[in-house]
Amino acid sequence: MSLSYQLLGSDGAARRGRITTAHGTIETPAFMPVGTAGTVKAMLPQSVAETGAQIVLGNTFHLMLRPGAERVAALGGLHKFMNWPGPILTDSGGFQVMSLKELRKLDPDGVTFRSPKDGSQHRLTPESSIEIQRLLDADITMSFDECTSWPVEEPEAAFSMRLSMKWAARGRKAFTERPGYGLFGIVQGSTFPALREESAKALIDIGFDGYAVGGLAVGEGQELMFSTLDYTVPMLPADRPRYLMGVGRPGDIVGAVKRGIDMFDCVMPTRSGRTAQAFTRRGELNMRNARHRDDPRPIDEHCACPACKHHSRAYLHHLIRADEILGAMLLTWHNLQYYQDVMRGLRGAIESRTLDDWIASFERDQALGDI
Ligand SMILES: CNc1nc2cc3nc[nH]c(=O)c3cc2[nH]1
Ligand SMILES: [Zn+2]
Repeated sequence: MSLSYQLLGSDGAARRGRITTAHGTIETPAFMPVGTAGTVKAMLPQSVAETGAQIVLGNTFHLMLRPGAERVAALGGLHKFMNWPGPILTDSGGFQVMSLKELRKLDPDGVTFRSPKDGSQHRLTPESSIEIQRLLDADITMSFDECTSWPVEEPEAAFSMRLSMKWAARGRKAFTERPGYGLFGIVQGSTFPALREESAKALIDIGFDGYAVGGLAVGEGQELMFSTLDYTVPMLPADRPRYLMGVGRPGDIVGAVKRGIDMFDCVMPTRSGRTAQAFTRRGELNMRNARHRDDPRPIDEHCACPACKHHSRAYLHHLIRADEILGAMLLTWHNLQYYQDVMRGLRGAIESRTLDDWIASFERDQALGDI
C-alpha cells in the first residue's frame, strides 16, 4: 500500500485526518515548516519536532544544485542527511525554476535553466524531477508542473494547465511505487472553474495518492483564493489528502481548513522570524519597534516556546537591534510554535465539531490586536 489517508472526523467541509507514511504519521490539518536546503532555517531538527511539526518540506531545486541529489542519496537520503527522522515532502522544483524568469527556457518536454549559484546549466523534466525526489527519499513526491501565474487570460491558463496535466501523467509513469511513499498531483486552472474542473478530472483519471491545489498564493488575494477553493476542493477525492501549496498567513490557513484543505506549507513563519516579525494570537508584532524596548512581558504568555518561557519582549527587541543570531532563532521558534498551536487548535475544534466557534474566537483575538 502506498501512503494512506484515514478520515477521522469532519465539521462541515473541514476534515480531521491521519496520513501514514514510511517515516511516520501526520495528523491533519497539518502545517509543514519549509526546510529549503535541507534545514529549517535557524532551527535544530529536534527543535522543529518540539514545536509539534511532524513533516517538513524540502526544495528539489535547491538540493539538486547543492549538494546534489546523488550526493544526498550516497549519504543515506535526506532524512539521515538532515537528521529529520519523520516524513518529508519535497516539491518538484518547477515553482522555483519558473521564478528564474530570464535564466530558464521552457519547452513542451521540460525546463532548461542556469544555476543562479554558479551559472551551470541544468534541466528538469517530469521524469528527472521524480528521480531527484526518489534519490532524496521523499515520503511525498510532488508532480512536476507549471504554476500558472496570476492574473492570466483563460486561454493562457488552459494552455499552462494542459501542459501540467501532460507532465503529471509522465511523472506518474516514472514514479517508483513503494509502501509508505506517495505521489501527489497538482490541480491548476487559475481562477477559471471550467479549467479547474478539467484539471481535477485529468488528475483523478491518472490517479494520485494526494491532490494539491496549485496556482494560488500567487498574488490573487485571500478573497479570490477562498472563492477558488470553494468550488475546487469539492472536486477532489474525499479519501485522499488535499494540500494547498504555499499558504499562508494564519488567517489564510484557517479559512482554507474550513474549506476542506488538509496540508499547508509556507515560508512565512520562518522568513518572518528572521525579519523581526512575531505571529501571535493577537496579530503580528514587529519586534524591531522601539515600543518593545522596556516591555518585560513575553511575546505571548500562553506560548510554550523558549522565547515566551524565558525571555521578555525587551530582550527580543535588544537581540534584533543588535542583529544577534539568537534573535532570529528565538523568533523563528516562536512563529513555528504559534503555527503548530493554530493547527492543534483546528484539529481539536474539528474533532469536537466546534470549528465555527473556534474560528470566531480566533478572528476576535486577531482583530483585538496586541495589548
Ligand atoms: C507561495 N505561494 C505559492 N507557492 C507555490 C508552490 C507551488 N508549487 C508547485 N505548483 C504550484 O502551483 C505552486 C503554487 C504556489 N504558490
Ligand atoms: Zn512563543
